[in-house]
Amino acid sequence: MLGFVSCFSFFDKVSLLNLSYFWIVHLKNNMSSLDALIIELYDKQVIQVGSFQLKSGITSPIYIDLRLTISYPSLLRQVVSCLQDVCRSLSYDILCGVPYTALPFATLLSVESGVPMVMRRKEIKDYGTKKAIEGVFQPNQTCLIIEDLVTSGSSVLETLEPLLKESLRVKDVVVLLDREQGGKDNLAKHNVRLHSVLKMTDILETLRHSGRLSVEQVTELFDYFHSTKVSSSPLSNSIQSGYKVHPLSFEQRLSLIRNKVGRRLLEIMLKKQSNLAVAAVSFVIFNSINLILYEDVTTSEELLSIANEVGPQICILKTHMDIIQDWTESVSEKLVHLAKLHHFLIFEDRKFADIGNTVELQLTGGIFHIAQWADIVNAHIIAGPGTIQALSRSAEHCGILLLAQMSSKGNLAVQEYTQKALEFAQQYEDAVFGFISLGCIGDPNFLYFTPGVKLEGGGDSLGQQYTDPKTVIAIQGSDVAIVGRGIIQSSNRREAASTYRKACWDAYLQRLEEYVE
Ligand SMILES: O=c1ccn([C@@H]2O[C@H](COP(=O)(O)O)[C@@H](O)[C@H]2O)c(=O)[nH]1
Repeated sequence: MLGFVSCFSFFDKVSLLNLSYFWIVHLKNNMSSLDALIIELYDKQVIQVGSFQLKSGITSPIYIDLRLTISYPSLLRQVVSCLQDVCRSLSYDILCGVPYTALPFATLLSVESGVPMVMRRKEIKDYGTKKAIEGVFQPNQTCLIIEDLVTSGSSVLETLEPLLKESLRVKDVVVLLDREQGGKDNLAKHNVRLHSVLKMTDILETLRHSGRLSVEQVTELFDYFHSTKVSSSPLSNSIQSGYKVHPLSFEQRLSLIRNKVGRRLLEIMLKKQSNLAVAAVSFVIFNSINLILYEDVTTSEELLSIANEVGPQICILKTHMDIIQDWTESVSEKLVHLAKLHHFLIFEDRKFADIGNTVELQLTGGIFHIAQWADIVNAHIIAGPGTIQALSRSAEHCGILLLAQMSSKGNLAVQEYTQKALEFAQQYEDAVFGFISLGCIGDPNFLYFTPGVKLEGGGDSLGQQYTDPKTVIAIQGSDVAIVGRGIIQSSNRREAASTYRKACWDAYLQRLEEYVE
């Protein structure tokens, strides 16, 4: 019996040993390279649990110091190989590491993959080239940002800004660890997708499974991460809501604008030294007992006479064909003739805003046949991308502007709306070449057209708000000022147009000068 028992217990011990061996092998085989990386990071004290103050000011019960990875070459190799796995699915021409911790990661990725790298300077030298981005690159190349860790995303945005200023495109960021505290959403607002090798949730789960952290510790950490979201820094807010004046000249922008109408416009602007668009707007003057005293630009004769008067000074004539009482096809023919004569483009300010199917008919049909004579049309983004698809499909020769912001009091085209307009434009860059906006909203590959411009500022009784040309062009970074009543109501439109042309062009030159060292 004993023999049997001892024999059984011997058998039992052997089987237990076999079983635990089986499980160790099983666990080892099934432990993913990511689990192995997490455990290695924890064991090397790259991941620490305690109470720490982060760059964003918040206190965190966990601290991750990925700078330490450079002291462990095999760990560094593991990190880079995991980053490489994520990068493989993306398309890009160059790499840029966020200084400093991600610099060795980006360098090794570059060496490993043969993709060139650029480097962002944290401090711009006040001698020599004063470059913010070092390395060899071409405008319009796609740059992939590499980062070690993202909390709010503000460090990535600090690198994004100078890359965009250099006319590089940035669509993606690859990060080793996303702390899942709002960084992904903050970056998405800037049209940048965050791809992470590890998420904080993965780390906590692996550390619990491997017995490195207790269930209680992990529960507490989970609660912390779920309740703490960090908004992006003031810098990113300024990117989001402020004007992003860039240093590029109109000559330089010629190679960035994909739409041919946009490029043609730039050529006209350069040749005529004019970034002035005149809006052929109607206006009515009432007398003291509300009787119409004077009314203008409601007949085709007035419209054509304005085109002729201001034509030599402008790059664009902006029309509202639906306020002309006697519109016929011959009006559009005469308008096109004047546009050729004076070398300007015709922008029909129809502000399309319906579903694609209707927009197609509005553009090509009715009595106006806009597609036959307009060079430029514009659209609200409220109905989604179908509006843009319809416009580009039914009038390939027309360039499209999207309304990203408006000049009138209380309008709803604010932050997220503006951002969405930018995203739409970037999606349809062959057709869309610019925005109606109050200034530059960030991407030098588009042109910015600002209405509500008057030398003396002020406003009207229906909510229009005027800004002077210098503020709009030199400070807010707009490219073309749209002036309506500032010129149309003048007793000498030729002279007024000439004054505005000079003021707008000087403001553009001033903007350029501010970037010249
Ligand atoms: O946000 C916007 C969008 C369009 N406009 C148009 O621009 C002109 C401005 O005319 P002014 O006489 O200079 O006020 C006009 O055609 C508007 O329809 C805008 O003002 N604001």
